[in-house]
Amino acid sequence: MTKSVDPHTLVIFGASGDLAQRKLIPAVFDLYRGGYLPEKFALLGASRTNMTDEEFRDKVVFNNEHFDRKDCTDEQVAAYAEVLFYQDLASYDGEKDINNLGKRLKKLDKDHGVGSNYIFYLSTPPSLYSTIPPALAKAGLNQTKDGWSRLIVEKPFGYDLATAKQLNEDIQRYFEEDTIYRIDHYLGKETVQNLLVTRFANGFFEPLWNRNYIQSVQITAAETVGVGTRGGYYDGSGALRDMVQNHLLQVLAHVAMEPPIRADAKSIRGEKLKLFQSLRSIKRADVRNHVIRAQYTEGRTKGGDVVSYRDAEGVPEKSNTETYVGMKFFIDNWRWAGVPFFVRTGKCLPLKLTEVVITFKNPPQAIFSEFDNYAMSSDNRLIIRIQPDEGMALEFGMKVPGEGFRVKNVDMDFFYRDLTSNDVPDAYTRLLLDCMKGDPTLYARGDSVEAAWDFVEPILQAWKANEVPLFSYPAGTWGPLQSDALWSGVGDGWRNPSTSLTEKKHYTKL
Ligand SMILES: NC(=O)C1=CN([C@@H]2O[C@H](COP(=O)(O)OP(=O)(O)OC[C@H]3O[C@@H](n4cnc5c(N)ncnc54)[C@H](OP(=O)(O)O)[C@@H]3O)[C@@H](O)[C@H]2O)C=CC1
Ligand SMILES: O=C1O[C@H](COP(=O)(O)O)[C@@H](O)[C@H](O)[C@H]1O
Repeated sequence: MTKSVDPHTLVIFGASGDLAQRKLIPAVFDLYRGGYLPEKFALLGASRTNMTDEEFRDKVVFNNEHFDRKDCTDEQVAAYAEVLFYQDLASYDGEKDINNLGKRLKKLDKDHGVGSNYIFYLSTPPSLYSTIPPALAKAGLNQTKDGWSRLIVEKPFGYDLATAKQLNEDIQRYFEEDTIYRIDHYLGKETVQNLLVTRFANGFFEPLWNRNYIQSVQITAAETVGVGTRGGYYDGSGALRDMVQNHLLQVLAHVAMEPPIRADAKSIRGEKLKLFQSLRSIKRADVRNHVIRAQYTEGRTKGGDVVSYRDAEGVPEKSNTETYVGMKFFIDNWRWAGVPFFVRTGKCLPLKLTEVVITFKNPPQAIFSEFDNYAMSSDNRLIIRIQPDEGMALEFGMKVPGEGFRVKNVDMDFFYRDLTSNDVPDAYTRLLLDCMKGDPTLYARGDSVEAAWDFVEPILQAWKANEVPLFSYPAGTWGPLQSDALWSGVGDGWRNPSTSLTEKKHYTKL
């Protein structure tokens, strides 16, 4: 049964910024026109830029190029704008400012009957994630007498293990864990959620989903874009922090966790924590053999010519920040003992795609191998395409009609678009709705975030101390050749696919 949404006010700190304009305000509009918002609802933008309510509405609705008006009337857009308000602040944590915000919330209740339930969305620079919650608490807005208060925290959640722990501590002092919503937009992707349905709503995957039948698992998140104008932010982060510690470990958890006893927040998040705790820590001395880091040099991608990372806007000339990570690791539990997991992500690769590839073990005896064109022996794969071209393909060998027993690999595929004619909701739309309903299932829990940081910590330390080389790769290629060597002795290789899920596959065979 789906929960309903109480009347409430959504407060967006940093409302004058890029994220609010590009993602948040349009996502709330999707909820509005989909009929998901309660009748009594207000969105209050808050930031230091001086704006009236009308100016805010002009900026984020009427003059917002990211606002999708497809299939909606001007009346709908205008009616949505009416529930948007704006409060300017001299600072985000000043007592006077937050008290004024509190007064404004009371006035919104008085004028529009929205009650005293609040969602506070931290869409500011991360340096403010620790300072806004105590300011809210001082004004009594973290726990209201006759309502609820929830806090959404944007990424990045910490910079390393120590800062993530500190941030948890800073926030949990003022908000109960079950009211803290750490956003990871990959969890809002339908196809990431579908990993759970694929595994746990079907009987036939589960018996095969373990070390007895699976030879390796690989997860790729490839991007064609470089850092663009985000060099200033990205250079302080790098691919490991930006993509692996959060998004890709969350995808991994959906692929590898044990079946939860129920599809609720406690059960699912509990299993994820266990999975993160089972990741075999990569010792600092082993980092060079398990993790490849690299940076793109100039080249050509789908978007045209690309300057090298070090020449990108906002990037220091001698930057050692990685734009590519490829890694191999193990999960120490009964299900996965001995199965290698491979994860890679990179900017300026040939394609934009995220996918999971499960490679199954060979049959115990290759009785058809004497016939010509016998399929490669490791050709049983399940390819789960997270984006784009969302869907799945199962590869297996079939007999070619005619004499003898010639085996050819074929695909059986499913495309997510065949499931429904409805547009797949944007990740932010789904995640915001869940928070409004008070359901944190698709948000990261504090202990899991720390466990994920714990796993990447030795890698960060080895890199910081320059104990391992930083390789390079030309923009528009599948990353450094050294990354292929991670597969040595495993038998498969990185799948470097074409855009279509079912087009001819490419593996970097060793
Ligand atoms: N943009 C994106 O696509 C994504 C962003 N995020 C995260 O979301 C958060 C917001 O991102 P985004 O909107 O891009 O960021 P912005 O840089 O656009 O900042 C948001 C707002 O914060 C205020 N601000 C900026 N710098 C400072 C400062 N030094 N001190 C105080 N206030 C400041 C500004 O408002 P004002 O000056 O009016 O107060 C600004 O409009 C960030 O933490 C980012 O990491 C996460 C995923 C994607
Ligand atoms: O969080 C981030 O994700 C995007 C990639 O997200 P996707 O939904 O387009 O796959 C990445 O480009 C960005 O660097 C990172 O901060």
